[in-house]
Amino acid sequence: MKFQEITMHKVSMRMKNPFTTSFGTEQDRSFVVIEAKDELGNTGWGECVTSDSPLYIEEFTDGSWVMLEQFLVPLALQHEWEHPDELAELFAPFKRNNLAKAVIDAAAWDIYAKRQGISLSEAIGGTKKEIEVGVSLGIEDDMEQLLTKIKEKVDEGYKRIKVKIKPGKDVEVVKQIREHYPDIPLMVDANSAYTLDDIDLLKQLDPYNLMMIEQPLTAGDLIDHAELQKHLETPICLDESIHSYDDARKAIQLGSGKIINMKVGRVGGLSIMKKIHDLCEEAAIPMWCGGMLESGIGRAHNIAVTSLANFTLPGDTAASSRYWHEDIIEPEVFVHNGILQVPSDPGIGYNVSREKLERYTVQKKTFKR
Ligand SMILES: O=C(O)CCC(=O)c1ccccc1C(=O)O
Ligand SMILES: [Mg+2]
Repeated sequence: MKFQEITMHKVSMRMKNPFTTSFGTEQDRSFVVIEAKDELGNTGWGECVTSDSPLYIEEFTDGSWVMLEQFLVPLALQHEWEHPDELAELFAPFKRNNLAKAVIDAAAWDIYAKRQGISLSEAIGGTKKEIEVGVSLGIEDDMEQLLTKIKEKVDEGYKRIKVKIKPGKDVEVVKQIREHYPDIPLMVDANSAYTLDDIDLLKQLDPYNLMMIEQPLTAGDLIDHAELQKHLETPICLDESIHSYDDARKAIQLGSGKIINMKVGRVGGLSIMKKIHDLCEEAAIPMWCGGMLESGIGRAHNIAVTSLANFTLPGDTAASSRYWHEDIIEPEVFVHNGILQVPSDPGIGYNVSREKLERYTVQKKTFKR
């Protein structure tokens, strides 16, 4: 099969609320959506999960536009492929740029599934028909505000609550949450805000029965995390440290953490995701699917990913309405009591609303074979 045509849409959407992490606050999201057509007229979709600034990862929206426009899209258009795995190999000579690589891989997998008349979940080897999801809550200035949001999400039935932390907003925040909610499945995400100098501080989280602490130390680090894990009872979950199969392999070997947050963009696509999934399953490392404040297109891919067997913990794929006044897919992603149905329609299983996509598109470029 081959790509006959690829259109890059730069989409700009404002979230209902600002989202604050240890690295900054975000409300306006611009990102590249890829619409790819094969020679039979099937359409595949992908969302490049960058932010406007390179704060979570080195890639950013305008940079990924250039990476796609100058390198990845032209190369993908030249190639003929039997299986989407070939795209990861095709892109491998280019260093990193995983979020950009992953968006073409995403569209290719959508087409690959649609050509066979099967869901994306089935195409990648997913087995679950419904998945459990949690929600990720940003840092709030005001503790009452955070407790109100937690109450709302607990009442909605989300299966676990993740709270962002940073120095000065950590042990006391967790202590107060636990006073109100002694038993909810609770975890924290530090987004790389600490160092090994903070071992004693981070140990103070141990009594609070957290499911895990996500990415306490530097992005990319495996060594210091292994050292920290020796001192903590709370399991460490790696996010910004895992960019490849080899990163996952080394993290397991070193004991850098006990859980992996999978973001397909961060590892460069679904093909690589699957390899890491199988490795973790073999090594008894539980996984969950992370989020990047996606629109419905990226969210649809995350649902398919979470249907794989070793995604045993609730991820960050909350309902569309948690982020957006209106989403660009139909139907939107709905969550009932923390449970989401995995669609069985071919490909991603959601329709992209042409009208809404156009409304939020600020730049567009089409490449033909
Ligand atoms: O709700 C989501 O999509 C996940 C939110 C989240 O935690 C996050 C959002 C943007 C960048 C990084 C992260 C993260 O998981 O670290
Ligand atoms: Mg994270």
